[in-house]
Amino acid sequence: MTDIRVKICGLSTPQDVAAVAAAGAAFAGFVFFPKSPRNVSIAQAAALAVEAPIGLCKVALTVNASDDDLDAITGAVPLDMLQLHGKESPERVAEVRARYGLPVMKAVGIADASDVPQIALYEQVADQLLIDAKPPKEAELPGGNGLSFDWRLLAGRKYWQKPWMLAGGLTPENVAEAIRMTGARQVDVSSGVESAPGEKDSGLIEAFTKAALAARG
Ligand SMILES: O=C(O)c1ccccc1N[C@@H]1O[C@H](COP(=O)(O)O)[C@@H](O)[C@H]1O
Repeated sequence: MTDIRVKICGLSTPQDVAAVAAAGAAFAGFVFFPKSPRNVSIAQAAALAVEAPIGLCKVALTVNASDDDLDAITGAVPLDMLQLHGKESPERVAEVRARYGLPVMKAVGIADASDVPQIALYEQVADQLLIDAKPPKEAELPGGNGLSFDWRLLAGRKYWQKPWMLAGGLTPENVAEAIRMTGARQVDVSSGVESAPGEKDSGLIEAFTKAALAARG
């Protein structure tokens, strides 16, 4: 049985990064999307990433970012992974991967069974897959909405060719059940470890990570 790996997304203070590392999470996510309450500037993310403990995988989340945006982010922030959370095509994912030489995690939104085949479109081009709830049509954000999808849609589908991460509406209370139902070995959370939009809570980060690491799929 492989260990569960946890990603905490939307960090914006040194205290957030310290809480994530102390809890034993594997990934720390920084959001570069101005509409998000978790948006960080490049300078802010650079300062956080430079001080992050060795071994913590530092992930930049972007949404339909241009080369200019990615050039600026990757040029200033020491990163270990790029998370593409918009409508990037498989061709764009391959292009980003080749241009920046960083592993790329592509998010795919799921609302119902008809969305599940989308995941396979990215198997060949991404290093990781992130399976999230599809945002409602009127949503401002393409993720980070605290919404989950029907986890039964993933039951028995552990075998994509790339590592995958489950996201969407996870909380300290439901993450063990989500892992059990889907067989996920990696989980990602943002809203579920906040006391208010954009404000991470170190107690919830610890509780979430503890519940995930103790869970068995
Ligand atoms: O967190 C955000 O603000 C965000 C903004 C734009 C795209 C994605 C975002 N977050 C990602 O969304 C999922 C689920 O988040 P939640 O736990 O339901 O709040 C997760 O992968 C975040 O990385």
